[in-house]
Amino acid sequence: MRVHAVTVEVVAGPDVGTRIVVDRPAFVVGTGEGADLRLTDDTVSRQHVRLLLSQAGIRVRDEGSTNGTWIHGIRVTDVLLTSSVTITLGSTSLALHIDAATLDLPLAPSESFGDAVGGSAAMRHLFAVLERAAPSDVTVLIEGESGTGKELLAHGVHLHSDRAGGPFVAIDCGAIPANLLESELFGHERGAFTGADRARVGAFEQANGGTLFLDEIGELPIDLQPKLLRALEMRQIRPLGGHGVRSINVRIVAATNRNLADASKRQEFRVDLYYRLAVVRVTVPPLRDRSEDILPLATHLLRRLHGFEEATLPPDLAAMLSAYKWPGNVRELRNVMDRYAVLGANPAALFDGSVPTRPTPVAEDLSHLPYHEARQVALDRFERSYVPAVLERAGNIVVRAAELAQVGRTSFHRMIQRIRSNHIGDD
Ligand SMILES: Nc1ncnc2c1ncn2[C@@H]1O[C@H](COP(=O)(O)OP(=O)(O)OP(=O)(O)O)[C@@H](O)[C@H]1O
Repeated sequence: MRVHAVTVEVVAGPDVGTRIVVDRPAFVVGTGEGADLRLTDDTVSRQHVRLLLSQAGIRVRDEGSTNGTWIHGIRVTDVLLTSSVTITLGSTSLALHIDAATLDLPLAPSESFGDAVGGSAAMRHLFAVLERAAPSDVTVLIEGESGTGKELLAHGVHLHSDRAGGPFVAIDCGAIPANLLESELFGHERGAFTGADRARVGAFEQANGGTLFLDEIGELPIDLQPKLLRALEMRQIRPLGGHGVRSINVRIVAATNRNLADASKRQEFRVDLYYRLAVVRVTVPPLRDRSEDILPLATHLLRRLHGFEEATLPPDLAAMLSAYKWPGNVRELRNVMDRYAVLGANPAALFDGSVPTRPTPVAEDLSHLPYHEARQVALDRFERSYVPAVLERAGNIVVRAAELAQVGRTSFHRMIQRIRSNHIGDD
């Protein structure tokens, strides 16, 4: 994908002079270990603001920071910038230079990876990184909120590797009681502990020749961490109650919804194990950061889960899906589509959280506003219901939707961008 190159320059604050090129679709600025631009200003939050590159410009999204993100004295939560501007976070000011030159972000040509689908730039960038990492045996760490598809992506890594013919074994380190986890992972000999009346093969051995997916790795008890590190480094395990070691040939993919780098700084997670796991580290963006994926994913889930090959989304449901914030990410979207397939279209009954705002009718009284403002509000509302409905009618293909609406593709894209930035700031 060709996007305008964006350079961030610290022009005020303790890190003044620092300059960095934004080289990925999603770029975090903050003081936390995981930030792509790490500042030392203690009035800046750990994950303060997210910069999202797109062909339309750069989107600046405050990540719920304590002191806010400001542009020309106005606090902003989510804006799309199309020209260079200075933003202020705490006592730091950052000049965002949108260069005339363009940058080629590596994007996978495909809009899927294994069973995971996603046409947004952020997902295709992620697919490109995983495609490159998959054929080697390197350990991959997948970070991301719950329900973003980490396990599906881990399975995709397995499918894209030479181990695809071998087993894929998943262990949820957060769901197994700490006293049983060691035996789950490494196995035990008969009589290893009270109740161990027969030997048990652990996940490492079950995954031999294949991939072991360690979910919620951040929950791994601290006393088990050196044992895992040893297994990764020596490629050997020692079952509980056993005397000898056993060789293993396993590729590890781990996932976490915590920031492991920060946890290791707080000494809740061993630093050496973190580096051993994060040879390749990727972060899956939450669904709210890739709203262009919502409708294609919803259609995909509906078709795949329920075998409705031709299923399409009714316009009012499509509008609600687009307007919702998806705290539970793709898992929640899947639940909604499950319910829709069973209950039919009563959109208000489908959602887990609060019912998303229906697009307000254009006819609502706006007479308290000056004419130009009222006209803009009415137009925004109209586009919010019109654009998803046309998109839906066009099977979510933008070129076709633009034809139906009888406007240029660029104008239609602009409308989509507009409703997206409006939706996010709308709570
Ligand atoms: N990109 C995607 N394409 C298709 N389905 C997806 C995608 N992402 C997630 N899903 C579906 O959403 C559900 C949740 O995904 P998954 O279990 O992989 O998330 P997770 O990040 O591992 O969650 P947790 O952190 O809670 O373990 C699954 O049903 C999965 O199939």
